[in-house]
Amino acid sequence: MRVGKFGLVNNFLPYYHLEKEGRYEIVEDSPKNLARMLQSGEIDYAPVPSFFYLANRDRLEAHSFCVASDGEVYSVVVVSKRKRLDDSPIAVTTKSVTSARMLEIIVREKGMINRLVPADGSFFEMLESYDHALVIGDEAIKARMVFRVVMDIGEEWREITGLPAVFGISASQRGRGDARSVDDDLVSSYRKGMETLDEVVEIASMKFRMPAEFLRVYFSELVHVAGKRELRSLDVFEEMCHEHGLL
Ligand SMILES: C=C(O[C@@H]1C=C(C(=O)O)C=C[C@H]1O)C(=O)O
Repeated sequence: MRVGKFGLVNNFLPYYHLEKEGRYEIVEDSPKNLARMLQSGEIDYAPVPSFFYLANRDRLEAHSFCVASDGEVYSVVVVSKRKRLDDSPIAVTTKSVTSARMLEIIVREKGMINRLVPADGSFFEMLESYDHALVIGDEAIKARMVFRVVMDIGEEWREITGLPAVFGISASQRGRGDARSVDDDLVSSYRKGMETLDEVVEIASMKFRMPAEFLRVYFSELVHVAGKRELRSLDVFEEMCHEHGLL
């Protein structure tokens, strides 16, 4: 079994014990690349961007492991050179599949008039050409330490839907029964990670060069097991994507 893992700090805690146990071959890559590898069959199970799952629902089976937040997520944010978000365009990282669509929905639902412009490059490069930028993952955590956070997509999503934002959901190709046991093992590994939070935070802080105090809050608040509200949120996201012509 080849198991995908986001090469982001948000997957560090849940995979920490699973990797130590060494029962699976772990393939680390970006959310976008994992989606491609899952589709081609190079890997058997992986978290993928939720939008990718929704767009391929007929071929994919979702599992419990997810990357979600019920309120602030800290790592999917619009950062700004300005004091506050004004009407000027927002650069949107091309690394995002899901939150780029969520932002589009949020902007329209709130009646904002900002243009959303896809942009490559680091947050520094994005903010050279634009006042505001949507960034995700480790890049967002680094960016929020330098620039002002003017929107947290987890928080905005809950404001609009009353539900948690599900950014990534684990999936396998339909009919792969053995993927379920990987999912069970990963969820157990996540729970064990939370029981050994001090150790995991210390190692992650050195590896990713991020403050331990931040990681403690970040790891504790991320939601990694999809329950009823997370599944409902995926359905709502799908409905809203249809409503806004994104799916
Ligand atoms: C929580 C995050 O959400 C990520 C956002 C994604 C997207 O916008 O496509 C995909 C995977 C998630 O890991 C993060 O990047 O930190």
